[in-house]
Amino acid sequence: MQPSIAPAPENLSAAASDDAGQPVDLIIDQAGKTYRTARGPFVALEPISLKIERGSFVALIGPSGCGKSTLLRMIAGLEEPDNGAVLVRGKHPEQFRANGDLGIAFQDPALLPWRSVYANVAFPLQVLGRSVSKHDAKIRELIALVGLSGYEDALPGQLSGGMRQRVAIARALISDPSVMLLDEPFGALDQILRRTMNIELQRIWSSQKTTTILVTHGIDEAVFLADEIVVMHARPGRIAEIVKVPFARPRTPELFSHPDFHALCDRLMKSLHPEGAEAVGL
Ligand SMILES: Nc1ncnc2c1ncn2[C@@H]1O[C@H](COP(=O)(O)OP(=O)(O)OP(=O)(O)O)[C@@H](O)[C@H]1O
Repeated sequence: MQPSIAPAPENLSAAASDDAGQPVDLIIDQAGKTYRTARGPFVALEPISLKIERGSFVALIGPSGCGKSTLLRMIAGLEEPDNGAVLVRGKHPEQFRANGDLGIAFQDPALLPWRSVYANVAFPLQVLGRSVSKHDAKIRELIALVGLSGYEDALPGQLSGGMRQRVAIARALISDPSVMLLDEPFGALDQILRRTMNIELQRIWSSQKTTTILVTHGIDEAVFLADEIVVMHARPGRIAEIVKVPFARPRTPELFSHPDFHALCDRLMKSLHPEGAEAVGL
C-alpha cells in the first residue's frame, strides 16, 4: 500500500489532475494550523499536503485531538490555514461553499426542530436564494434516497437518531454539491444502526459519486466505506500515512466479517496506536 501524499505543484490552480491523470477535487498544500491559547501557541496541525481525486471516498482517522475536525473546517472554509493553501476544485473553500457546491453533515444533525423533514431538506435552497417549489421533485427524490419516503411531514422530534442523520445527509446533498464533508455523522448511533447507516451511505454515495471526506473514530466504518484512509497522529497533528482500501464495490455487509477486512482493521489499529496495539496482541 503506497502512501499517496503528493507535494502540490507550484501552480496549484493548474493542478487539476493527479499523477495518474485523475481529476482532483481537493488540493491541500503545506496547510497547517496553530492556535493561540492562554498557555502559548498550540500546533493543532503541522503543515500537511494531500490530494483527493474527484468522486472518491476518503476517510480521516486518528486519535482525539489529532486535528481531523480542524482539517475538515479548513476544507469547508470555516477556518483559515496559517500557511500554505487549500483549494477545492481550484477555488478558495469559502467561495466554493458559498456557491452551494459543498455539502456538510456533522455529528449533531442540527435540524431545525420546528420544520418538517421536507422543510429541513429544503432549507439550504432557501439560504442560497433558490426556489423550493422548483426543486420539489429533487427534495422528494433525496428523501426517498435516504429511505424516508412517507416522513416528509414529520418533525425531527418524531424521528430516531438514525433517521435524523439521514435527513442531515439529504440536506447536505440538496444543492447538488460536488464535495461532501461528514464529521462523525454516525458517532452517536449504536453499533447496529451505525452499520446500517454505513451500508446506506455507500448506496447513496454510489448513486451520486459526490467526492466525500468522512471523519470517523470507527476503523471498520472507514475500511467499509473508503477508497483511501488518511491516518493521522496527534501532538502535533499530522498525516502518518495514507492507506488504499483494496476491496471491490459494491461492498456488502458480509465484508464486515471477512478475514481480509479484519486484517486491514488490525493493520490500521497498529498504525494509529503503535504502542497500544502491542498491548492487545496485534
Ligand atoms: N479554537 C481552538 N483554540 C485552541 N485549540 C483548539 C481550537 N480548536 C481545536 N483546538 C485544539 O486543536 C487540537 C485538534 O482539534 P480537533 O478538534 O481538530 O481534533 P480532532 O482530531 O477532530 O479531535 P476529536 O476526534 O476529539 O474530535 C485539539 O488539541 C484541540 O484542543
